Amino acid sequence: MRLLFDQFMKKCEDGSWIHLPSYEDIATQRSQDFSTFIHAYFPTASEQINKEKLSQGRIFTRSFEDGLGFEYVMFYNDAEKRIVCVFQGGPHLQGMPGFFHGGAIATMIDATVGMNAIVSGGIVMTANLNINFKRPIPLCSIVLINSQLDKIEGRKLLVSCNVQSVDEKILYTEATSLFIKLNPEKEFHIKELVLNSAPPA
Ligand SMILES: CCCCCCCCCCCCCCCC(=O)SCCNC(=O)CCNC(=O)[C@H](O)C(C)(C)COP(=O)(O)OP(=O)(O)OC[C@H]1O[C@@H](n2cnc3c(N)ncnc32)[C@H](O)[C@@H]1OP(=O)(O)O
Repeated sequence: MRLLFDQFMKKCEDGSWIHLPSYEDIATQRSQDFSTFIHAYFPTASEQINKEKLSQGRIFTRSFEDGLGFEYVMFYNDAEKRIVCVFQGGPHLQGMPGFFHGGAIATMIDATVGMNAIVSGGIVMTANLNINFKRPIPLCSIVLINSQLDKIEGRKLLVSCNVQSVDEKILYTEATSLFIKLNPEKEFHIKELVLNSAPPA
């Protein structure tokens, strides 16, 4: 994992790739704008949120103890509109004995294609996610999630992805997704997102 991280960090040196900040490092004000906008878009649903519990809210993929759940880092290539996520799931993501749970794989796919859609289109939500599980992924193995923005049609962003072994010899999973932009007039530019974020701890 460390080796792959270093290889991608090297690619970041000429500016072609960007190391995306983790959700926790995204500036608080930015996250606040994001959630204020979402709540305004869904006023009825927003009223039903238990406000006491809201303060305990944590992004799902960052809610496990270190090493047990979702360990990942994402890199974005703006020219190619793609994200590579280096992912090593922990033992608490088990489904069939010795393999990752399909829901855990779907979660990481959604997080990766979702981030690709956010950096390309601003505030979006997943409207559709189609996944073909082609091979089971051994528990605790490291995989690459390769995501690509295919098309923008008005408010719709189409993003596809695959999950491969690090040597790219095994294709584990393929997916296509549709995201709907909630704020067509406002964009979150990736440089703004990164520059306004606190440096990683
Ligand atoms: C900058 C700071 C960042 C800080 C923060 C970072 C956060 C870092 C998070 C990481 C990333 C996580 C990524 C997880 C992302 C989720 O997990 S989101 C959670 C799961 N998704 C949901 O709960 C969404 C539920 N669905 C909905 O709320 C609504 O259906 C939607 C998606 C908002 C769309 O509703 P709407 O805005 O009213 O749009 P609507 O007019 O219905 O549709 C617009 C168009 O899309 C089409 N469409 C809509 N749905 C579909 C569909 N399913 N199939 C085909 N076409 C469709 C419509 O037909 C329409 O087409 P046109 O008529 O315009 O041609």
